Amino acid sequence: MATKIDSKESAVGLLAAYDTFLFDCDGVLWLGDHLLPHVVETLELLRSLKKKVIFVTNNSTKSRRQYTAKFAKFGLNVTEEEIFGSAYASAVYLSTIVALPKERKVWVLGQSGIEDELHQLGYETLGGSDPELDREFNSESPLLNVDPTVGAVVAGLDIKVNYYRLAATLQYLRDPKVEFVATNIDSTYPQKGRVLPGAGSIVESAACASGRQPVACGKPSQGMMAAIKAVHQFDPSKAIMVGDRLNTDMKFGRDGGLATLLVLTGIETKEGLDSLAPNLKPTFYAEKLGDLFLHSK
Ligand SMILES: O=C(O)[C@H](O)[C@H](O)COP(=O)(O)O
Ligand SMILES: [Mg+2]
Repeated sequence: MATKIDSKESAVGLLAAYDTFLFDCDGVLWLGDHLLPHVVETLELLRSLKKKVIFVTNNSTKSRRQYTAKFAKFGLNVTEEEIFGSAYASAVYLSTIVALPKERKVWVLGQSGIEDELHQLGYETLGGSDPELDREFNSESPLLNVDPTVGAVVAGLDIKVNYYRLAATLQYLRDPKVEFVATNIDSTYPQKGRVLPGAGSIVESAACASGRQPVACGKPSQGMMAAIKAVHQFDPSKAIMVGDRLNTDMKFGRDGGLATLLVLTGIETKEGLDSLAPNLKPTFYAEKLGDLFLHSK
């Protein structure tokens, strides 16, 4: 049974049991540009208790560098080393696991976060935020001609997704020698008062058209966990993953041997939590992250 964080005893007990806190972002810290209640106080409390805090987001629209600016806008002092995004994980996967030579270009179906992380690792990108792809579709356009130096496709969340972007992505994926990488698999993501199509919904379109399945680099991939552990040493038995989604955040924490805290400010509901098999239940749950601060006083 998941323990609810709704009393001083439960909040103080959780704070005492873990020294490393991994946080999902969308649906836990914020909903788009809306910071969730008491997030600042909760993070300040953890810092004052000398806990290690790490932010692990599947949202690939921003690079780690761009996320530091978003955190700062909310008054949160977070360093690039504390942030792990799926755009970063995808760029690291191409560079270290695939060992894609830096002379090969990468076609991006996604936003500037992916482009920025790839550029920082020395890759030239095509597609992505190129405004030429916002034009009215024309099947005879040279925009659909493939550049033979492209060695990989990286697909993620793209709020400007359109037929041109999907059609051009397909031209690259028709070549089986071109790697197919997805930043993450989230079917949806939460915004204030709405649930919107996530990266997984866009990736699935490219997968369906090409008949190929990508390697997905964000949560729950343990490749993402390895990337975090390469920078931050921590004992998994004293670490907890906080998230709003079961098949990404909670699975990521569970598979990594961490405790898990599900918050109900994003994708999952109490009804969904109640219907889970015992082995899939999180260790803890809370109405919101801020309850950890509110009940610890
Ligand atoms: O890519 C997506 O579908 C969304 O950005 C998703 O919300 C991931 O963000 P996270 O909850 O991991 O911060
Ligand atoms: Mg989330």
